[in-house]
Amino acid sequence: MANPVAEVTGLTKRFGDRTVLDGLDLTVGRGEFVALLGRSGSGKSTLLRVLAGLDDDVEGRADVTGTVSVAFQQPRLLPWRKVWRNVVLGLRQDGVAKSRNRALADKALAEVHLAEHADDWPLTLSGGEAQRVSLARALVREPDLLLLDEPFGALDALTRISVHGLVQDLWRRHGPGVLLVTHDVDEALRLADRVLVLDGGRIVAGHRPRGADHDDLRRRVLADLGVTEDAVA
Ligand SMILES: Nc1ncnc2c1ncn2[C@@H]1O[C@H](COP(=O)(O)OP(=O)(O)OP(=O)(O)O)[C@@H](O)[C@H]1O
Repeated sequence: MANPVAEVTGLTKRFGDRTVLDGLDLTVGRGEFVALLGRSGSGKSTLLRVLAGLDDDVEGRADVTGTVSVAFQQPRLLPWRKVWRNVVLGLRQDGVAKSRNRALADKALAEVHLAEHADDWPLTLSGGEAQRVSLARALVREPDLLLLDEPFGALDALTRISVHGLVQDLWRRHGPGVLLVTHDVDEALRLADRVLVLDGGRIVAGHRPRGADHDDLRRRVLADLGVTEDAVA
């Protein structure tokens, strides 16, 4: 692939005797939206942690070009810092001058439609609002690669749909490569250019949902995951 933002080759991760990632290969292109599905315990979060630079005790390669941001399932906001100060937490390590923090935070919060909450305390926010702050915190760094670890998992169905729309909009405008870990097949098919299935420590299937028949692809992805539709219905 030309110009990848993440290139993983032969990545192996062991916890003691247990091999969680087993010679995994994966590429995320610049501006590409990739969703990663896999059963519980298949190693999705482990892969994200390696790509985020949080775990380098691995064999093989996981190369990322440029800045990486991560948003987790829980927003992980610091309750003793106002919303806007949470947004700029990562900027110090990027060498951004402190004097620019407030303006950058305000711009990022406006993008997630939370401009008026900049001076609020995190504990006064709803779950969906807190998740949007965590997205603003990821985007304010203008990442080349955005890692999303089930960031919509804890949201109610309606909020989830509106945050989906927001993420797609932000992705189109900012164009980072995205790697989204999710358990939700429909979410993956709706959002991603490419849907990958992780099993046995490797990527075992890949699909391109754009323009494809959703129901047919859904069946195939569920089969890749070893699930029959009867079990889901
Ligand atoms: N620090 C650790 N020490 C030991 N084992 C670990 C550690 N972190 C993860 N594991 C194990 O590695 C395996 C993969 O975990 P991981 O969290 O990557 O899975 P996952 O696919 O993200 O799961 P889920 O969908 O349930 O979140 C699991 O069996 C887990 O118990």
